[in-house]
Amino acid sequence: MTIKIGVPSKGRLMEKTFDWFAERGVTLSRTGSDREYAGKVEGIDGVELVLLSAGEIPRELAAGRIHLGVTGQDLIREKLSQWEQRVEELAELGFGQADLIIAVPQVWVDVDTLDDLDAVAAAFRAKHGFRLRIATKYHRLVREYLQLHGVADYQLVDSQGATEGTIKNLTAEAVADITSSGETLRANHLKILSDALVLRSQATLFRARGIKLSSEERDIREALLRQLKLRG
Ligand SMILES: Nc1ncnc2c1ncn2[C@@H]1O[C@H](COP(=O)(O)OP(=O)(O)OP(=O)(O)O)[C@@H](O)[C@H]1O
Ligand SMILES: O=P(O)(O)OC[C@H]1O[C@H](OP(=O)(O)OP(=O)(O)O)[C@H](O)[C@@H]1O
Repeated sequence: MTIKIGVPSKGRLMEKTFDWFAERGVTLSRTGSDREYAGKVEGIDGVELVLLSAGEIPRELAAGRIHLGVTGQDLIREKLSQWEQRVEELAELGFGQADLIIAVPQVWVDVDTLDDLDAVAAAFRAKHGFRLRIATKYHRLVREYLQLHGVADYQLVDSQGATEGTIKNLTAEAVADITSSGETLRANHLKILSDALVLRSQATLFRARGIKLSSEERDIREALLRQLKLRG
């Protein structure tokens, strides 16, 4: 009987997650070679480490294949419909901060707000015969946000990486992506619309809801959460 915890398998998110757990007496580590995705947990019994892509952790939690998982709030909200029914946020971890924003070219001097974008979008369609394109991998979150703010005359185009480059490449007129330092936006001559902060995100520890656990598994999970100081 084990409790499975899913953690990003590489990069800053993995390292900072390992540090966060280590500060609370639970040692997570990768085992084997640099390229082997195997891990171990020390400092508590019955907990198994599963190394996964950050983007897959929401689905694995929702499917109950992992019981706890660390990933960005943006990925949970984007990938899981009605996410609050499927996972619970246990703790924001204080790293991996990123803002999901909508940005347009700096040379669009008259466009600073979503209302401006809406006006430009209508004119764009009249002129070009197709809708203004917004490149993103956050389809659900961007669609919901624009609907809420009354912007309708656009289309989303999928971009799974290097999204800020799509404008230069003429595959989109605007982007919706995460930004942290703002350097990628600046380097690509883009500006954030003043009222287009879609979501503030950071790395967070989540618990899968609605999974049947044995009493032994429940005890292990509660012991882990006590060790992490998330339970009294
Ligand atoms: N520049 C950044 N600064 C801080 N956090 C970031 C940054 N870029 C991405 N993140 C956050 O890190 C998390 C993982 O992002 P992303 O899916 O891009 O990671 P990845 O390493 O490319 O993962 P994958 O293995 O799924 O490709 C997201 O929650 C995102 O908000
Ligand atoms: O504001 P900044 O500090 O410049 O960070 C923002 C960049 O970081 C992320 O990209 P990532 O490096 O994950 O690569 P990606 O383009 O493949 O998503 C994001 O998609 C932005 O491009």
